[in-house]
Amino acid sequence: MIKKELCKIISQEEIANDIFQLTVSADFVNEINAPGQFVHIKVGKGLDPLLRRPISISSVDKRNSQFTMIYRKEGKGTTLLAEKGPGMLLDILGPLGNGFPVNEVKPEETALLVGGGIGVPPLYELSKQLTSKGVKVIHVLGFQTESAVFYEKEFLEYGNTYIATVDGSYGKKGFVTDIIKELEFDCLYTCGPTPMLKAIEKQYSHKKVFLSLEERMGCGVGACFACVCKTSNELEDVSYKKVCSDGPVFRAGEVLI
Ligand SMILES: Cc1cc2nc3c(=O)[nH]c(=O)nc-3n(C[C@H](O)[C@H](O)[C@H](O)COP(=O)(O)OP(=O)(O)OC[C@H]3O[C@@H](n4cnc5c(N)ncnc54)[C@H](O)[C@@H]3O)c2cc1C
Ligand code: FES
Repeated sequence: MIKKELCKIISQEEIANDIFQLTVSADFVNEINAPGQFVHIKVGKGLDPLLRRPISISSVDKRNSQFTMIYRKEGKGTTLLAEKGPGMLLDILGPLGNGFPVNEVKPEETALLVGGGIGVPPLYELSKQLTSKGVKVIHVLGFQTESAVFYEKEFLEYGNTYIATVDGSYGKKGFVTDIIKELEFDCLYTCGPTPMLKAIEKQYSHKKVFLSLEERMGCGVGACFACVCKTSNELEDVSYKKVCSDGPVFRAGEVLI
């Protein structure tokens, strides 16, 4: 069930250039049922900014009723969020959306997890859950440059981890798509910029692929239609899915990206 809660900030730390790791305590952690779900955060006090900001859940600690998010300080909302510190309260709506289906891959099979930039965080909880089921996991993570790289050590704990940077300052120079060409897998899960998702969808139309989409959001709960995208099997009638409540994770080919 979706809840709105005032969550206490446990810690907030800058883990790479303009990349923040934020841990909060929340009663609704028990409602989180899949990696890749997200929350909607009210970052300001009054009506400015009016809209909540969607941020993915990157790891869950049910025993201590806490969860962690990782976000990039970008515009007004995330800049306000980065100013908050331990002990402060954050108005959070969650958990939202449908996450990655972990049962699509069997124990002993191989899952390839491909993340780009700020699409990397939800793959961390996914990797933890897949490896605990006995699935072999390979990570391919892409960033702009060395100062933006985060969580390499954390992902390495769960499986092979390849890093690509666009400028070649760390790992392999280029895009994640250059690395994944050489890898074998049974199921691919990905989250990141739309051009990356499109390239992966095209490259692996014959494989089992799940994509997490980002769309601008209003309500986050399926009521305002701000986040709709077209389904790909339209005949004469146009049909739509809502990224916030039908997604953000879709099977490749289910919606037009
Ligand atoms: C399901 C989902 C999960 C996300 N998870 C993460 C995450 O884990 N870490 C992270 O850093 N970012 C994540 N994002 C993107 C994040 O929501 C935006 O970067 C953030 O809202 C920007 O807010 P801002 O005020 O700093 O920027 P501004 O550009 O000032 O925001 C202005 C408005 O645009 C909207 N907006 C801007 N960029 C985006 C975007 N890419 N997607 C959706 N709305 C946008 C904001 O919500 C706001 O309403 C996620 C987005 C979605 C939809
Ligand atoms: S954000 Fe309102 S319907 Fe998706």
